[in-house]
Amino acid sequence: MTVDKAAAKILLVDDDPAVLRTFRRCLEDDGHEVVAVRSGAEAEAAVNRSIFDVCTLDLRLDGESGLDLFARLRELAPWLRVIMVTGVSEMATAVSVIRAGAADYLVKPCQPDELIHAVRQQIQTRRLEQRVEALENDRLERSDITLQSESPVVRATMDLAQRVAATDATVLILGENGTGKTGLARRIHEWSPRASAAFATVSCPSLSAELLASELFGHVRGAFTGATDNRQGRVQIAEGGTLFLDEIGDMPSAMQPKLLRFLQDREYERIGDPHTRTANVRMIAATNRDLPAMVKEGLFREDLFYRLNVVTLTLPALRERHEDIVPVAEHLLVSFAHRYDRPARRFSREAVQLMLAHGWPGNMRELHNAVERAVIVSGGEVIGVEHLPFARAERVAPAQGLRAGDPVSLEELERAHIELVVAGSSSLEAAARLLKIDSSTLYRKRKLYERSDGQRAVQDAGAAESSQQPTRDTA
Ligand SMILES: Nc1ncnc2c1ncn2[C@@H]1O[C@H](COP(=O)(O)OP(=O)(O)OP(=O)(O)O)[C@@H](O)[C@H]1O
Repeated sequence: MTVDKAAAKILLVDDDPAVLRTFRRCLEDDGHEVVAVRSGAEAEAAVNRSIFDVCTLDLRLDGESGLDLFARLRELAPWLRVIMVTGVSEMATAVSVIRAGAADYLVKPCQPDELIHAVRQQIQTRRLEQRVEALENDRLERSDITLQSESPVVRATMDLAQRVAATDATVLILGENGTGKTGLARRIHEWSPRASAAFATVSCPSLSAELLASELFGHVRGAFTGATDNRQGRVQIAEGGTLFLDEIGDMPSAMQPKLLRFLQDREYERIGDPHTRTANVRMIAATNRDLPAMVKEGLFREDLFYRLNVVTLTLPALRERHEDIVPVAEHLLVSFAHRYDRPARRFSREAVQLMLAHGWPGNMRELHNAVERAVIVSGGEVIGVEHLPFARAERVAPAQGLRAGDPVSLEELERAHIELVVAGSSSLEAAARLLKIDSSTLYRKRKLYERSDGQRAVQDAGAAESSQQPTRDTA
């Protein structure tokens, strides 16, 4: 079975330390990152702190029901693949647990092979689910993006992007978070003669230097602990196509010389394989960081910067392309109304004024999310100020104003804290170091926040509908 084991994170819940020790050893030897806990409270805290792929859960925990804990974990992390661990006498319960949504069960005492096989199977399912979700998100996102712009600066950028797409030149896309850098990289690929081959992305801050090297170039079985299969890298997946390095400014410095060599010669070795390979890929990189300043501070290699900086495209912040706010919002309104089958048709005058007055620190992403939410929560044809999230956020205390001791959940406080630390840090890596969590966890948590904002909007819409209150037309 070929499974991407590198990033799998497993939670073990059992009150028997001997079982935890054995399971941990087996699964770590198989290359997984393992966290072992002995109680429900610890399990909940762990799931709140990190994103796990698979959990093994003892049905009979000391003084508490594994079944109840299972239900709570499902609520906290619906994606978690839970394998219930039962005794022989509990087979009937095992069946009901599976019916309740557990992914699988193991009967104690179980052999290492059984455990490894069951966990690998769940990782594979989880990876497939993630892939399907990513493809679906991709498809939907593409229909939202409009390349029309009233801004002369953006038009010039798009013209240059189209011209450079026809060549194999390396492109560096600069812009604040959420300005549309990833979307533009995809378009360049689609406009290029490489369009029929793959567009592969590597997100630099989500990985350590070692994992990033493996993600980019691949590895052979036995190359390092956990490398139990040969694995092709993104460079191979992108063969004939385009490789997109997102957030290149956050690339670990240990990785920079390897990337430089690859950019110069298009040559690389898979980890653990002395054979030198040549790749035919077009490189696009993006960052929200000030690379020249990082070069001056010695944080980014100068030679790498010049290799990347062959053609630079800069996407302005949304506040600098003021003339686009309303046309893009209207385009998104039509797109979301169609997707969610909602009656929204236009914005009220006040809503337009509020959108024009807003600073849009999250740029296109913020506009995209704001309109999506507004379309979902508004029950009528007109979207008013009351449907715009920042109008509400400015009336109540903003999330980042939360303080320890405020009457909010730990999760909300954690999110506010994370957002503040990220905003004040020079990079995601620096923020992760300060928060004492690994950068991949931080990266995934931020993606999760984006997802949960979307889900909350859907729930708000459900609540709005069930209360059946007529929507005020403020036009
Ligand atoms: N022109 C556009 N029209 C509508 N929506 C857009 C546009 N450009 C970007 N978006 C939306 O904004 C969001 C962010 O876009 P994208 O991921 O390309 O930005 P980014 O600059 O790469 O962000 P980050 O720096 O955080 O990686 C996406 O949801 C995308 O659909």
